[in-house]
Amino acid sequence: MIGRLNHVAIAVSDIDAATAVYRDTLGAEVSGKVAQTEHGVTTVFITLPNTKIELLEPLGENSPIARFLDKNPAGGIHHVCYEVEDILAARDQLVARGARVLGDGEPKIGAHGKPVLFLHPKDFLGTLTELEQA
Ligand SMILES: CC[C@@H](C(=O)O)C(=O)SCCNC(=O)CCNC(=O)[C@H](O)C(C)(C)COP(=O)(O)OP(=O)(O)OC[C@H]1O[C@@H](n2cnc3c(N)ncnc32)[C@H](O)[C@@H]1OP(=O)(O)O
Ligand SMILES: [Co+2]
Repeated sequence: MIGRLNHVAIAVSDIDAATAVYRDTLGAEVSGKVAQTEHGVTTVFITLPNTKIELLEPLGENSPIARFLDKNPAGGIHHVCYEVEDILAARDQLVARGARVLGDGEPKIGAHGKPVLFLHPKDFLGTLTELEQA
């Protein structure tokens, strides 16, 4: 069902400082900052030859990454994102196999303008898993 690794997301408390680490220390190509108001995060994408890194900083009072950063104040890997051909078919198969889809179960438009869904970390080896329609 799953295809390419679209991105690995890292939650950080200071996205400017985190971007500088990737740009200046690691010499990577970094995007500008984008406020993703529907998702309660600000993002920066790092382009690598084979995938992307998504830096996430909390945005607003109800950010879904706030508690994660409370528990991991230095930041840390927050989720992985796999591409799927048909996100509704993937969701329905996963639910039939016992996986929990987060939120209301309906895809939202993600950072790349494509539908995304999140799967509960407890169902995937302690790893929050995002699906993005290819
Ligand atoms: C920019 C758009 C998009 C894209 O296109 O790329 C994005 O990436 S948006 C990214 C931010 N959005 C989301 O993460 C949405 C989905 N996430 C959620 O709904 C919540 O974060 C969550 C997964 C339900 C957790 O919410 P939280 O408030 O932290 O709840 P709990 O503290 O009760 O956590 C329950 C349980 O799960 C463990 N947990 C939480 N987050 C993670 C994580 N990232 N990875 C692994 N495990 C996680 C948490 O520790 C709790 O475990 P126990 O303590 O053992 O109960
Ligand atoms: Co993501």
